[in-house]
Amino acid sequence: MASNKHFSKIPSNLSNNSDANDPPRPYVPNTVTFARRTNSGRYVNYSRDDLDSEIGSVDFNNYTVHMPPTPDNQTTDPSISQKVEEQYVSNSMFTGGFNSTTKAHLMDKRLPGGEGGGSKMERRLSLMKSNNKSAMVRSQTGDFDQNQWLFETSGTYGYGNAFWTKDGNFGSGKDGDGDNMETQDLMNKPWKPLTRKLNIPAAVLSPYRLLILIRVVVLALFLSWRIKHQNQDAIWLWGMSVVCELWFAFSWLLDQLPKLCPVNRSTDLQVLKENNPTGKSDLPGLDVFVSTADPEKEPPLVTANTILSILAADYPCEKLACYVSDDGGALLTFEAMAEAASFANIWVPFCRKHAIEPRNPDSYFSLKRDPYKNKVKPDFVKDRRRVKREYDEFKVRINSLPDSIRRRSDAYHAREEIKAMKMQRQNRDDELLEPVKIKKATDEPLHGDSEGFIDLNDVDIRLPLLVYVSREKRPGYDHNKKAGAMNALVRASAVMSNGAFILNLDCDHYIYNSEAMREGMCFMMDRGGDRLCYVQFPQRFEGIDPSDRYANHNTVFFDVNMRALDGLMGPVYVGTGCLFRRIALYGFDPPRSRERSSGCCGFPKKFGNSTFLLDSIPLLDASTVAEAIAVISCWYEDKTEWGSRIGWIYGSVTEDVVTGYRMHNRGWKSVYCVTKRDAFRGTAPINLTDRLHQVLRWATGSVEIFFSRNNALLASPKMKILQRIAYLNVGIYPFTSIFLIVYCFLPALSLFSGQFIVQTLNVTFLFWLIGGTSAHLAAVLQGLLKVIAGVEISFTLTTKSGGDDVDDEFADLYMVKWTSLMIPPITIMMVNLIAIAVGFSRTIYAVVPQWSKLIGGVFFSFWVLAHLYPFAKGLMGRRGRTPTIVYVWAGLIAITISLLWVAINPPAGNTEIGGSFSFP
Ligand SMILES: O=c1ccn([C@@H]2O[C@H](COP(=O)(O)OP(=O)(O)O[C@H]3O[C@H](CO)[C@@H](O)[C@H](O)[C@H]3O)[C@@H](O)[C@H]2O)c(=O)[nH]1
Ligand SMILES: [Mn+2]
Repeated sequence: MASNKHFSKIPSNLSNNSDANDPPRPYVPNTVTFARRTNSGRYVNYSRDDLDSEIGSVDFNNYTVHMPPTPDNQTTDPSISQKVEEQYVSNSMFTGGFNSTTKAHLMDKRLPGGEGGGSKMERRLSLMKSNNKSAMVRSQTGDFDQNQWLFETSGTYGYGNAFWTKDGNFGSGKDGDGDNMETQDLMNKPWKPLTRKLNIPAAVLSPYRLLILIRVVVLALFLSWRIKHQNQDAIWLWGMSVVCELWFAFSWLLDQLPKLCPVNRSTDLQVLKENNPTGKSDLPGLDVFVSTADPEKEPPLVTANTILSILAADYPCEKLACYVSDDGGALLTFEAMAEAASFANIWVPFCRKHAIEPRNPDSYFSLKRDPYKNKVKPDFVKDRRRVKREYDEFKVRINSLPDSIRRRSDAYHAREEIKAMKMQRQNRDDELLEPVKIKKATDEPLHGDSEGFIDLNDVDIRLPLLVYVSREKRPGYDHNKKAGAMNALVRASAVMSNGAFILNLDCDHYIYNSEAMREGMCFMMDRGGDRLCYVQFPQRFEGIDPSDRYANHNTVFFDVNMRALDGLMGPVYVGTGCLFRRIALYGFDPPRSRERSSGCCGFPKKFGNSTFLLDSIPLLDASTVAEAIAVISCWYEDKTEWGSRIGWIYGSVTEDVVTGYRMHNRGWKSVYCVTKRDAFRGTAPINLTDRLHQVLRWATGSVEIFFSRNNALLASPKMKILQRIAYLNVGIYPFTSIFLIVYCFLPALSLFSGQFIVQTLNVTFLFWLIGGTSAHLAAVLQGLLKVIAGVEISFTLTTKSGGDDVDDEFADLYMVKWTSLMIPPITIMMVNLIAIAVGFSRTIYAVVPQWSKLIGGVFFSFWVLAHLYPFAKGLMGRRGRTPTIVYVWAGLIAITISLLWVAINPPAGNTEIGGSFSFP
């Protein structure tokens, strides 16, 4: 059942099966409030105060769990009603100002007009008042002012698209009340670009292109030679090999062509700061999405560290929201997130106070370099020591979660059975829900005090919003893997914080450079940046073996291919470390695009029926948690365009490539942002099996794309030709495997059949080879000798044919007279033969050390002799004396050298099995 799916990684005794009509009750420490929203919209609270005895030491902050009724209200089905549809966690600290004993309620904070409504809400409401409704009307005709999307507040956001109105002039954006002064100031300043495109210098690029050209020409010549010179004796062998070679050439071309115009880019964070004179909330809203799916394969400690790095990032905290998607629906992950939220209270101010990098505690505390470098505040040592200890305790708490969850569950079970008897008429109601006085979150920094844990007098202690989301999954509904999870987050975040931008990270990819988000924003906010659908950052990895045996770094891809695509329409989306523009995910066309899509009608049909969600699209309406819950239910997407046109696109296990492709196909551009200090870092599979499975999944995804409507051959005219080729290559590369397999078997096939892929080697070619390695080489040497040492070059008189042999006028043809010019070609031949023989004997020795003594010796003597025979024959002349003596000698020399070679270099690892090596 679905419930098993949700709790698949949690011991089964965790789900309370004793009371079928009660909603599920996850077990969390005492200060946590559980609530269920009834059908009438009321909240029923479950206080777990009585469960705290054994975990009294755990200092949880308040958070609230909302468990909605099952979406289709099938509450009579016990198996479904036991399921936790989704859980929301909002740590009260995130909006700042709650004290730790307050029982706060997420709904209370977020409902319009609710006591202590968050600052964001108020802003949005005031915005709604000051904005005319026409914006919304415009949006529903599919043609709205995209600039409105960017900003929730009336603040100023610098130059670039933030200020470009439709006429291309500076404007104060929307409701320019009160901020016109700053806008005016900015307008008077000269325009400074936020980003720069650095073209690769011609000195590098021209030879690079020339090389490609040369290779194309050589390739064409080679292929035409191969096609013209068929092996009539074995057409099948020739045919197979030529087809393979043609495919290799084709796939090489697909790979090369998009690389013709690589670019580099840089950003100017200083300009971004200058453009934000108030220096606080002047960046657009940003929602960070983190996906996790399985607490066993993706340890909650890793995810928790990622979350901490996000919460501590250098971005205005009232503009930042972090959404965790838990596709495993695991209580373990859920509680680990709650622990992380709690630890963030210490960690985030510490990072801000001392400018810590990286802001992932695990990475920070295991840094090899000197932690005191550039640290000037006198209390750094003390603070660091304290935070380190706190972190260690945090880690232990996370590690003990599986156990403590189990214990709490058992205790709960016992208690619940007793209670069930006497509490039939129980009606725990709204008493616990009375709104509490909460200090309002503000736009102003909230400074800490010096009394607490560390001195936070000058440090902003507010934290960004953190939301835990576990979407509903149910048999019969395709959950569409990561893409489905991301789309649930797109909707949930739309009704909660509705950031104009979305940063997507896998749970193991943390923020390594706390300014990374700002770097990305530079591109989005620069002039013309409104045509960017996303900014992709390179994936960088930690913990890979130094030799990178399985190419986990994907260096060529991330440092060559992606930079090259950046010179076309932009890099592909690679699934993590990508900053999206929300409206691009909504399937809109880029601004100023000529053909508008006919997307004017049927908004609800595309986006689903949530009016809150629809209203959030023009960014002008309020949001509620209840709505967020509705939009992540499994049926929400039925008969909508989620996954087909909107959001992450379904239908491929590499949802990333398809999602990016669709945007490029609409004419959006993307940008590759390589920061000096890595923006994000993640982990990669280092064992061969996991790596192969990963490569397999990517290749499968490509094949899925190839056989779908997302095949680049069917791309729209808006896609540039080279970009199209790049996407075609992404879809086609796995097919090379077929040709590779065939080609790898060709040597064996030719040995079995005694045929070769070509009939003969051209005589001209052979003479060219002999001449090239003998006479020409000697000529170079002689010439050099003359120039350097003044050695005169002698004139060797060419022998004139006497033609005295009446029987055979070509008798001379076969006559080989010894000359030192033959030394190089003969050496080449000998060395190659010996190398083959040695290699062969070493292989045999490695496999069957005992037998090889005999077999190896005999076999390779013959091997060498067989190859020497034609040579010896040629050397002695066709009608010369018997060459026996020559090849006996040559054979003996070869064997002696081989023996010496093997004796000096016994094959590794076999010395014990084979003993000392000696031929019979
Ligand atoms: O049903 C699912 C399956 C996966 N995920 C998440 O998707 C991410 C990527 O999965 P992972 O197993 O780590 O795949 P990788 O091969 O390491 O990831 C790369 O390739 C994937 C496409 O195959 C992209 O989705 C990733 O973003 C990209 O980093 C992880 O955060 C998972 O938690 C879900 O949320 N739900
Ligand atoms: Mn991964």
